[in-house]
Amino acid sequence: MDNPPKVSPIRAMQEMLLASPVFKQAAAQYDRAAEFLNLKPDTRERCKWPKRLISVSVPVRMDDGSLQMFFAHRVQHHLSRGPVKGGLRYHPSVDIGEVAALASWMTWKCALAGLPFGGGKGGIACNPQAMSPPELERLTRRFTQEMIPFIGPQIDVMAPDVGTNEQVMAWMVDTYSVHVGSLEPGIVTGKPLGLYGSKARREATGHGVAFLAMLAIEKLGMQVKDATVVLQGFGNVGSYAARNLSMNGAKIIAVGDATGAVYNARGLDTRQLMPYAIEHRGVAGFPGGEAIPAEELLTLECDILIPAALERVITEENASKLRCKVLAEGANGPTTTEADAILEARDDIFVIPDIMCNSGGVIVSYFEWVQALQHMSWTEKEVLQKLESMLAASFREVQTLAKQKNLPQRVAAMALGVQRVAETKELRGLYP
Ligand SMILES: NC(=O)C1=CN([C@@H]2O[C@H](COP(=O)(O)OP(=O)(O)OC[C@H]3O[C@@H](n4cnc5c(N)ncnc54)[C@H](O)[C@@H]3O)[C@@H](O)[C@H]2O)C=CC1
Ligand SMILES: O=C(O)CCC(=O)C(=O)O
Repeated sequence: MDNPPKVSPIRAMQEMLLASPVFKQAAAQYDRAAEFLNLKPDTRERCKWPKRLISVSVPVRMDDGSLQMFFAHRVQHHLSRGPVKGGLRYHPSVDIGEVAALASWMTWKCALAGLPFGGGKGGIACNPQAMSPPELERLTRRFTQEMIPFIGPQIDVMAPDVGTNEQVMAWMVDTYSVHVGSLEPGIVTGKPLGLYGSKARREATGHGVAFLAMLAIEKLGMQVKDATVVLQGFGNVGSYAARNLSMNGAKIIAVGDATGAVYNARGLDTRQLMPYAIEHRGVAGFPGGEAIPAEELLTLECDILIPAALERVITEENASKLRCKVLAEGANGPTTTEADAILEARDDIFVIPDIMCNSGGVIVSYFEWVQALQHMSWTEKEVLQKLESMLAASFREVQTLAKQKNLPQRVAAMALGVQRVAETKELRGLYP
């Protein structure tokens, strides 16, 4: 009999995750913050790795009668500070390493914002664009059933991410509520308003990206009314960030998505582009601008560049060619480790790191969860005022630490998040 390999199951899991470029990137960011904080070795190891990796196969009857298997993951990075919180992604490239990276970013994001949550993320490898609404409903309901042993309003609360939306959340509420026997709106956030969603959750992430980008522009001594903006990604995050910046006087000169990219030096009209992108499932062909090659988008000259699509788009190849003053990371993980080093050396771009820049979504998810638990409804004004004051507080804290310790913005933001999680774990005795 062959000798079994002498690799512990934990080590095998760690190696599997580190084989993912996205997880490796997240781990490198964590290591840098942990190094700066000089965390004790036990604490450092304890905070780095996910608590639970849950993978399930999800059988779905397709409209043509065939049975298709989908592979789904939910990674619960940690639960020490409260229920796991984080979105659910439907995209063909989803894999466990990506989901684990996104889960760890949720952990630091929630802690940086001071939310009483742990971090998690889910994903199903599928192409929602190619599926009918009944197929998506069957996929969502079966996935939710498979997750029932692992979720609950005090255990794990999902929300929309790439490829999912309020309708997907509504199906999840219904499936979970039928299981427990009573309506449980606290099981997810990002729900429709008619099912006890929160006012302003739909626009919260984009609103937060725009709000922080404006703070950064002011910090650089510029005015938003003179600013030009380029966005990659025009879904939930990108479209509302563009709309908000444009309402504040900025000029949206180019927008790209999975279908193509459009440019207009005089400014794209977001009031027309938003309905166009919904109707045509993308921005390609928008008559209010001219088509440009998608690969030119990120290196266009502009004041604010907003990646709001997928990870790892600012790379070693294009980082030195960026021509923006502010890089507002709407997407999670848009900048690779190599690109980060280039941006740090350049020192002429103000980076608003993802875990702060896109935290408006999870902050309003927290408000939505609180409203659901209390059977209360806040006004849009209340939600936005509280959101902006929390974002402004994060911005100030990150600036202060970055200045005091001469740290890049990302390291400062990560350090604040990691420190809070490490402190909670040490207070609880490192075992939770
Ligand atoms: N929805 C939310 O509340 C939050 C989302 N995020 C992050 O923001 C990013 C975008 O999420 P959503 O707007 O919710 O997703 P979405 O599904 O609404 O939109 C995604 C956008 O990315 C574009 N896209 C996809 N592949 C692309 C490619 N290869 N090149 C260019 N564009 C591409 C799509 O065409 C679409 O415009 C993700 O990184 C997500 O994790 C972060 C915080 C909260
Ligand atoms: O609103 C939430 O709970 C999570 C949003 C999310 O997935 C993210 O911030 O990346």
